[in-house]
Amino acid sequence: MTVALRMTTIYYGPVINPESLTAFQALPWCLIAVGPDGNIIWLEEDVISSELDAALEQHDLFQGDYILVELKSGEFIMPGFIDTHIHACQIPNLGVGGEDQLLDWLNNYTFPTEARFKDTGYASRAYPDIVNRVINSGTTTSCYYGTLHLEATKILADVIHKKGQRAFVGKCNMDRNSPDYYVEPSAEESLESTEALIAYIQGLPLTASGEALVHPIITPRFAISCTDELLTRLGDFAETVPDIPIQTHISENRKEIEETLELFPNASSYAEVYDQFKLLRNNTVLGHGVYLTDEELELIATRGAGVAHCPASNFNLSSGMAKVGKMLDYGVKVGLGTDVSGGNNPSMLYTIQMASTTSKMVAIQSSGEEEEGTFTNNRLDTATLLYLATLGGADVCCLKHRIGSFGSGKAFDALLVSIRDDTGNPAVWGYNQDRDFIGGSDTEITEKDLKEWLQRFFYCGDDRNIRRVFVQGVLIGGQEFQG
Ligand SMILES: Nc1nc2[nH]cnc2c(=O)[nH]1
Ligand SMILES: [Zn+2]
Repeated sequence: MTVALRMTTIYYGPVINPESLTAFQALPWCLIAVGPDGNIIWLEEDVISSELDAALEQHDLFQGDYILVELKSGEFIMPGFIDTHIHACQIPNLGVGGEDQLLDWLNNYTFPTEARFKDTGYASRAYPDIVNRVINSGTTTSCYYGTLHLEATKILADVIHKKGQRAFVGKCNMDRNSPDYYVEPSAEESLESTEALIAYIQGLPLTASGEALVHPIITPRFAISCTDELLTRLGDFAETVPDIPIQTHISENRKEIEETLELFPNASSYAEVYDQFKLLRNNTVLGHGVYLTDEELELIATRGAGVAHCPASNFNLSSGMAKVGKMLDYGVKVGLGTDVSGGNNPSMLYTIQMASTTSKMVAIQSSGEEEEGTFTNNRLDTATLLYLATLGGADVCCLKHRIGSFGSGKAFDALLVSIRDDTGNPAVWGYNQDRDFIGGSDTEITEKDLKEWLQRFFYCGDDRNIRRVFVQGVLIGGQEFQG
């Protein structure tokens, strides 16, 4: 249940604010004012506690006008994670089947799991737990794939809407190369149910902020599972709704690429298949891109499409290691995706760790080779990983103006993170005699301390450290949420 906000809320304490691929702000004494509509009214970067009241009064805020949330030592606020690629319907299969590669894994494990959602009772039972799990991992915005079923995907949209998460929700379009028990009867019906889902999602009530948080997304599963007729219909339809994004998979696995190019002999590359059907554009989210060629990267950058980098899945299904640095140097928008259950964990923190590992492997393998750009063949540092998990994802979703960082007018989609002892997963490096958490020094938190807190959270944190999850200013999850 979401609760309507009535007052301005002031958050006071350490804040991490992403800025670019190479920089973020670590603000030890930050004030963020969040209005009743869940949007940030203003942000003050450097207010020591003795100046707190004066700073609020300068904004015409006097006691009684606002709720003050003061962070404890060891806590900080950062933007919520944006998962640009997740299959909600695959969470029941988490951890299973990782010995297979993509095409076998789909047939042996994934299609049977997804087929169960034909039963709307099953969907109604499964989706609330699934969405809770995602939210409690700190994901404030998800690009969700549902199954091919219209009714089950409506239920998914309902659940997300009720829980107050921000999301894009699509039903898979797939009318060939799938088992008899899990395939759409025709291209025509596939498009019809897509249009019905879009109408349904667009008809959901607006939130207290007057804004829609759940959006539709056109979801051709991947080229192999769509006939030319279906891709033609989807491309023609997409042209009539330019603001509705598109998501699909691309160049994930060698066998998949081979099969795709056989099925579409008129295209010179995988990316060109989507381009030929008018499905490659500025709001297209392409999952994986492990084997994209230079020409494809150029095409994708020219179209303004984004890539969802799914490192955990790329390891788990032995797909390969995506060259994220190279994508960035080509000017391609990149975000991170868990790709559950190709990925074996719905946590974006885990995905950050896998993205770091992937980039280190790429750097190790290419050591000695000439560097071609800022990021190519280099490991991704904390600033870049933070960007990919937040602002980069927002860019891929075309929501950079609303989410991914903090600033006046943007939505307060945020995490309250704690690395304190009492989380059960502390980052302990010192206690005073009362066993209070101390970071750096007893009294002062420095920018350097805060950067280290973020690193501790990123590289050894988990859900236990995610205490509160806010979307559009509303508390919707985290360890301290009693929903
Ligand atoms: N990882 C992954 N790749 C796909 N390609 C087509 N469908 C899927 C899927 O469900 N997961
Ligand atoms: Zn996927």
